[in-house]
Amino acid sequence: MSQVLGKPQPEDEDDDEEDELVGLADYGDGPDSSDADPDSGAEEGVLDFSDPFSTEVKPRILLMGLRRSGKSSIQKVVFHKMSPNETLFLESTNKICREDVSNSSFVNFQIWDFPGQIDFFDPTFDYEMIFRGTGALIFVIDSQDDYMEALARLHLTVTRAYKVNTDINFEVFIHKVDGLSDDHKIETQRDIHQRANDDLADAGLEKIHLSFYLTSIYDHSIFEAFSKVVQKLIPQLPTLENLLNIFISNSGIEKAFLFDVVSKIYIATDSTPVDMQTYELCCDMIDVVIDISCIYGLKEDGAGTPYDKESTAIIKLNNTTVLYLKETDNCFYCLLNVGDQQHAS
Ligand SMILES: Nc1nc2c(ncn2[C@@H]2O[C@H](COP(=O)(O)OP(=O)(O)OP(=O)(O)O)[C@@H](O)[C@H]2O)c(=O)[nH]1
Repeated sequence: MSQVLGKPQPEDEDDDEEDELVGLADYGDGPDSSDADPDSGAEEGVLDFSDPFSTEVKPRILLMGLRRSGKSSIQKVVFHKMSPNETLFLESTNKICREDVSNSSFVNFQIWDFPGQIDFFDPTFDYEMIFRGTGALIFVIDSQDDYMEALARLHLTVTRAYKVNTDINFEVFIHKVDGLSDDHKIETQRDIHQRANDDLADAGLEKIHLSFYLTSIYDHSIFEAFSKVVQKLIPQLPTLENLLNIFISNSGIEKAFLFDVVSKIYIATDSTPVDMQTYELCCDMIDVVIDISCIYGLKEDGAGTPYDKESTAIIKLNNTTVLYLKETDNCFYCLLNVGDQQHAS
């Protein structure tokens, strides 16, 4: 929907941010990797691995996996509103790219996108420093490909990371499942789950917990999975859930989400189960509201922000569902799905 109605403000900001993507160690052997322009300013972004103070203290989310597994596409679709089809034209990443995601006090972390062919034995790759500050390691496996090599790489990565930092959340995205039938999806997940855990058990590391998600950039599954990864890094999550529980039990509202509207990640929801359709409806509503706000919410000279703390939207569907969107704190919106129209009045 965002493509139809025009680009929302956050995307413009993201374009700027993209320039800030930082190249770290260079693992590329193609032309891009070696022809760094000294005047390009890229040097500014190069982190010195030997300097432990050169990174900010923000939870770090690493995107790892074999080449072409879909790491950059996930980052672009979730955080840059890139349409899934555009990812077909993404070039292979040959440097570690770091991006700050600071949409609010809750959504405040760094994403590091790694090249597929990363070599743990390369002396320029200071994996100890990288894993030490890591909150979550997302390992992306292309489910449409033969995944044996990916499983071996997953095992190597997880065991290395765990040695350095036992607190990392290990998240495995079984990705590109849009190409699989429902039965095949379940079978693939079971097989990957079994093999990955068997490998860990054989190494005497059964205490390492891996979480598995079926994902695709062509539907909302990638946003849902990323939401769960981010939620685990938010220490206030139980309090937020509790507040939302109190809220729904006192308002007649069916389901409440606390969203980061920029990425459509939900930071928290009440403890009733999340129904994918409701989540998708809420995401679609965010797209509609932001797009319309970008068209009508700015002053005539284009000044101001399209949505602010005054922003509110109510959408009534013809099946008696009412969706209510309200900003609660800067970038945060509380999105509520009311089951009965009478409650909305
Ligand atoms: N069908 C399908 N294709 C996808 C999905 N995600 C990514 N792709 C495609 O997979 C290809 C590789 O995606 P990239 O994001 O460049 O992969 P990468 O892991 O960053 O690759 P490297 O930079 O080489 O490590 C692209 O053609 C994407 O369009 C998905 O969910 N479904």
